Amino acid sequence: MTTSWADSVDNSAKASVRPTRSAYVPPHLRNQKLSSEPPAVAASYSSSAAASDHVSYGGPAAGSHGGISSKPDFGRQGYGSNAQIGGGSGGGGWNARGIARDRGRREVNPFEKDEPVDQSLDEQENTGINFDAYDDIPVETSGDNVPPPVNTFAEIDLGEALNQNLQRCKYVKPTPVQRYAIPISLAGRDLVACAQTGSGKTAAFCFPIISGIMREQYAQRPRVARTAFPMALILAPTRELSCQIHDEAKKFSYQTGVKVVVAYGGAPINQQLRELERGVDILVATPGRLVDLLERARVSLQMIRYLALDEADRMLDMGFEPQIRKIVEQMDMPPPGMRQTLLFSATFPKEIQGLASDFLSNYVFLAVGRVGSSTDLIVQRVEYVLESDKRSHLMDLLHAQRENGVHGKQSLTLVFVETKKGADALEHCLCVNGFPATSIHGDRSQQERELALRSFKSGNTPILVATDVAARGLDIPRVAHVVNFDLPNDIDDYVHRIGRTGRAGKMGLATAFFNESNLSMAKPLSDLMQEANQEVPAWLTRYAARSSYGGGNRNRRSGGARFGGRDFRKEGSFNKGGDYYGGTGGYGVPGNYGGGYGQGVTSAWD
Ligand SMILES: Nc1ncnc2c1ncn2[C@@H]1O[C@H](COP(=O)(O)OP(=O)(O)OP(=O)(O)O)[C@@H](O)[C@H]1O
Repeated sequence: MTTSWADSVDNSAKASVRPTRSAYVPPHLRNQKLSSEPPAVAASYSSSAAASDHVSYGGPAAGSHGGISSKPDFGRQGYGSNAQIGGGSGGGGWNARGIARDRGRREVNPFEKDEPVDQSLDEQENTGINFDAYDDIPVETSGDNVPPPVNTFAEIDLGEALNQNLQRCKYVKPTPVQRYAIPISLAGRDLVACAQTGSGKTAAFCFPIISGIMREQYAQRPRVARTAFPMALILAPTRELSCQIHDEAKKFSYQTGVKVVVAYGGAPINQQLRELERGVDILVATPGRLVDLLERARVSLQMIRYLALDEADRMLDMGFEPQIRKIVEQMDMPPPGMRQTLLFSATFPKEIQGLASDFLSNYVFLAVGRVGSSTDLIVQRVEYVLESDKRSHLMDLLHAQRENGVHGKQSLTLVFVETKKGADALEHCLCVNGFPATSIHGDRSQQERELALRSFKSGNTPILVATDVAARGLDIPRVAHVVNFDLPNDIDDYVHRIGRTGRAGKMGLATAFFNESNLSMAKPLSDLMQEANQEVPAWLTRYAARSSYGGGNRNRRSGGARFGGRDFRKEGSFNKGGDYYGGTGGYGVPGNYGGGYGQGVTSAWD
């Protein structure tokens, strides 16, 4: 029988009143109960009183947990070799068709490469998908002559090879975004698609691209020494997300002859160059590294037929707009109308609409679910926790998770913090207290980041402390609990963070720690929770009411009107070429939008 980390924490606590390895004492041994009651003071609307009246939630102050023993190196041991570093694991197998070919290399079966997981978990995985959960989701499409949706994959002419890969992926039924987006894209239309986290957007843009390239494989590509001419470009904001899309795309394109290569910063460029030289049809890249490759003339965008921007709003948030505009508008990429452009995200702030109108032509707008909303599959909890109590409260939660049997022993917990230093400190604190944790943030080397992620995914280190670098797009099937140890300053970031759980029709849990430093989030958080049919604590509603009276809320959604759920082209207020990046407009968009990082947000992810 396997013993989980939670067991070992519990056993060590039971075995000795003074734990030797761990300083963490579970609540039942401290004679204290785990509580998520609101602070009495919240009702009084007094922030100073809040600090003084508040009872400590979950035991001793954070300081009592620190600096006890040397830190066990849970997440940092070598975890196998890292095939992804430097741009792909040599999928090869490019067959004799087309121009870009990978001479003499046998295609590795990407389905064999999946992370090794406990057998019981694997079974859980295969039976846990519940796409019926999405059946009654509202869908809006707009644009000229929108192609109709399909109900089954069989209705789509993807061809034998792609159908086989669907089966290998165990995709039986298309998700709502796939039902709509795949026929629209296969019809050659540009598309702006918004759909909730974890609802299958990656396949929704990959399948039409792969299928289109398969149809065009005989297209002649220029022969310029050492320059690669991909037919499709997929841009993503973070290195990890690029790698993940690359892995997915390789599965979808297995034995189709379509070659996928990834290029991202932080990894040696030489290996990526070698991959590119072997031929590429679909290039998945982060903007910074791609600009580098373009400037070295090692990639040309002249043959691009498909451009997909995943999490485009995040790329703008991260200050990538100049690079993206350079890539799309100032190099040799064919203009809108001569290529097909697909823009996907779960949130769709107004500023992204500027990109949409510049990059896309006569596009279809698709919204699956309320744009920017969280999925009902995630149970959201918000707890009032003083800054000084956060660590002990977190450890209580982690401990209680196993006690209550909520998510099974090997489920994974992702803990979001605001800063890189904060991530290191929390990881250390958890480790010295016997909770196997690792961390991922912008100050760790790319190799460390990937090792941490692999260790987390495999369940070796079931707790990952992360900055927003892990907030977008990452698909880690067994994340059962997302903890917002530090709440973000923007509600869209919150939506993406909690979206790391409750994916592919499965249920998830998200807990947020809220205190006086998060006042600007009170209203958007309470609105979002209400919208997702979650129980909003009365104290949060009171904070929300207070913050809406001059609370200085700079959230994108402040100002009442929801931007979501409709095509902005229908709005008279939108003025192409006008000042849509600046000012607050009707949507409360911060005036300094379009570059730079928010306070405490990590950078240099490409
Ligand atoms: N038709 C399908 N049937 C079964 N599983 C699917 C299907 N489509 C996608 N999935 C699985 O659902 C999970 C989530 O998909 P994906 O990562 O594409 O979501 P997403 O919408 O891009 O999420 P995010 O907004 O967080 O980036 C993945 O594990 C994927 O393999």
